[in-house]
Amino acid sequence: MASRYHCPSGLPFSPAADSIPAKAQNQVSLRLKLSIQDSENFIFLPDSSPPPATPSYPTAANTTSSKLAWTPACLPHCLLQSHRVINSSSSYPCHGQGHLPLEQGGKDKDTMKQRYRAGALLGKGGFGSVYAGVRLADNTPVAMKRVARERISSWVERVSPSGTRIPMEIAMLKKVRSGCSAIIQLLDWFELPHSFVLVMERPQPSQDLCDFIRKRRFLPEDLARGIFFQVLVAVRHCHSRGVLHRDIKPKNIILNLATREVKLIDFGCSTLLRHTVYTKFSGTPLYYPPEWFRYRFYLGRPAAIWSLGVLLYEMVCGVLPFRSIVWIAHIAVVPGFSPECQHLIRWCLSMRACDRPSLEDVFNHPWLQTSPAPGDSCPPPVQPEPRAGKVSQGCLLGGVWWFWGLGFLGGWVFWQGFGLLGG
Ligand SMILES: Nc1ncnc2c1ncn2[C@@H]1O[C@H](COP(=O)(O)OP(=O)(O)OP(=O)(O)O)[C@@H](O)[C@H]1O
Repeated sequence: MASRYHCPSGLPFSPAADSIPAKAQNQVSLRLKLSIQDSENFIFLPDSSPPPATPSYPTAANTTSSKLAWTPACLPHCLLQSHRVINSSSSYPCHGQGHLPLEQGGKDKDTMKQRYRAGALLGKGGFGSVYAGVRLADNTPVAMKRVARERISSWVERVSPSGTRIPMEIAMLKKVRSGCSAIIQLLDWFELPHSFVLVMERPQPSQDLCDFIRKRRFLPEDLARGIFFQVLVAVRHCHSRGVLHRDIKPKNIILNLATREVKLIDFGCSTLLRHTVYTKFSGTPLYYPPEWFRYRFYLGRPAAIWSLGVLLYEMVCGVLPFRSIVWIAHIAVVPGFSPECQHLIRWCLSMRACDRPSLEDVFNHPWLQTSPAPGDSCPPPVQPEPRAGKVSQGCLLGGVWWFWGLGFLGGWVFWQGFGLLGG
């Protein structure tokens, strides 16, 4: 079992140990409050004892892999295979485009131009610009990420051949390459005078999870489960290779719209995974755990679980659980939210790092073992209502009311007149 972090028993407030309402009502709210007194007792003790008690649902300690029987419609075949060996192996078969040969990086701009052709801008982030490209040898679609040297804050010394240093992002992508189809593959990289260019596989047709969610407002639980599971597989692979991603969020997850395969991208904030605390911030603040804001340090694994909790919440609710980095967080849950899903989110979003589940606990959580509802399918994107359509509808309705109103008035006048004449 993965190592866990425990705090002294008897500490007050554990969101994970709170009882969960039997069924989500129209609106279920949970107030999480981290008091200063509680958090002063916050220590980390690597331990292999069972996770904190969760009264409603089984934990990793009493859940076995034999229960992992569901087969979500949206999970690719390769991951269904690996799903069955979830507890017996930490590595997953490599599928997808990862078999493309990985070239050695170099300083030659001409070589890059001979091998690849860059096209339209795919996305622009804080660190680089990503272009849709093509590998000229076989027309393979690639993504070319250009990162300016001055934007790179983390480097590693290159052992060979020239002894120069390379960006941490390239080093980490090399560490996680192959062995997991849910992680984007680095195919090639180039060192230019003022920048580095990373050539990665580009799934087609694809969309980042942020846009995917936004277009549908929120995702049904079964669809979210399939995506979340693949992200878990990717994170576990990273950890097994000693890599901490540090920026797990929908924008950094690419979804193949044809196969529903997920790819974890953007290792720009990643670093080596270690058991000791990190004291440097890297990533997106809204996905960072509370211990960072309180103490300015965090542990890699519990911080990853926190960001996974935020991700899951965002998928099923369509909004972030926390509007800003505050100590009192109001988690409002959308209607129809299953108690299992609520429990998993609340467990991952435990304010104290020691209360959060391990990755294995998350894999073994009942919500991830729930079978998809029959006929589950991906909802189509929601088309925003055109303003003109709304106006004309309004006009039409208004016209109908005027028509009836005038008719009624005319009738009344006629009736009155008739009555007067008759009288
Ligand atoms: N391999 C890829 N295939 C398809 N699209 C991609 C790929 N890599 C990146 N993108 C697109 O480009 C966008 C930016 O990429 P990336 O997150 O790697 O850049 P960044 O500068 O590190 O961004 P940030 O500032 O958010 O960390 C992504 O959100 C995604 O839409």
